Amino acid sequence: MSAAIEVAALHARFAGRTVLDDVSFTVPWGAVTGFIGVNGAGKTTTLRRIVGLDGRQGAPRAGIARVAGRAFEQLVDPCSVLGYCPDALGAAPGQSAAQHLEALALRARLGRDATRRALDDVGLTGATGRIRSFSLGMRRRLAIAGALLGAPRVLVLDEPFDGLDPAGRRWLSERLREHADRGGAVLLSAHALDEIEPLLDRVVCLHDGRVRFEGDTEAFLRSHAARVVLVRSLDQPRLAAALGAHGATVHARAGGAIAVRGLEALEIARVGAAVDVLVTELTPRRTTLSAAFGAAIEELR
Ligand SMILES: Nc1ncnc2c1ncn2[C@@H]1O[C@H](COP(=O)(O)OP(=O)(O)OP(=O)(O)O)[C@@H](O)[C@H]1O
Repeated sequence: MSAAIEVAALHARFAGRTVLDDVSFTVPWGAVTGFIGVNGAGKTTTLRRIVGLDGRQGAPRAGIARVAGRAFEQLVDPCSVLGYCPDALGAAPGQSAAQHLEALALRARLGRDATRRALDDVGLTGATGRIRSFSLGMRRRLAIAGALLGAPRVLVLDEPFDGLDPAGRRWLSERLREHADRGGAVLLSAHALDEIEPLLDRVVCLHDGRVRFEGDTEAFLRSHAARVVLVRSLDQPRLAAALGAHGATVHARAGGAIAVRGLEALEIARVGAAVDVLVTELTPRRTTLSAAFGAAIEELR
């Protein structure tokens, strides 16, 4: 079976500047894949290519993007295969949520049931006002409803957590987890990395229009983690100076602890013993996705 999404050798240029440079990756079934990168890395440009939107006129295009083995234009019933949540809603402000979704459903030859289900799914059944009066979170829910309309197997979501309140974020995480656990595929871009880390099975990291990492989230954390150990001792200044002389980076933390980067816990204990300082606490801190991402970007600079 082909992968849920295959992207191969995508290139894009805007105004003489390369925005995507040989972008290739795959998104498997049954998993949530995070598409991460700094502002302007090229995430939206890539996602739009996957979903067959090349609205940004004049951009020379090259490469292949396939969903469930086919280019978007060749999908027989695209809405049942692929759902897309854009970063901005792009709805007529005078319409209601139901009218907006009905127009999408009509284009996709879906019945009114699909609209009702999608509104219910995202918790907007009671939202009868016009879209212009919607909060940011309601707009985001409506954009997500558009992606869910045809009950597709592949979801491509551009910053879907943006604007959602904590309950909405929890709901979306659970909804996406269920989708992947039922065998579907999710590709989503996001910036609040630590919040979504538990949801992400895989990570594709894009920087300056190039894929710099593709693989399991755990592997990303391992390979880009600058490990930190929280340390207490009976003589912190003396220990800090000795650790510094052994190449570690040391930062003072609230409560008298020091955060040490660049040495393992055992090495720190040995340095302490060598300078006659009794180390009383060594707590390795688990690396967060945002810290690993920061380290990955730092390495690329
Ligand atoms: N229509 C356009 N004309 C000119 N440049 C564009 C156009 N669309 C995108 N770009 C440029 O392409 C680069 C990548 O943009 P893109 O929106 O894909 O990044 P992104 O990773 O999604 O960023 P963000 O996290 O801020 O949403 C940016 O430098 C952007 O300015």
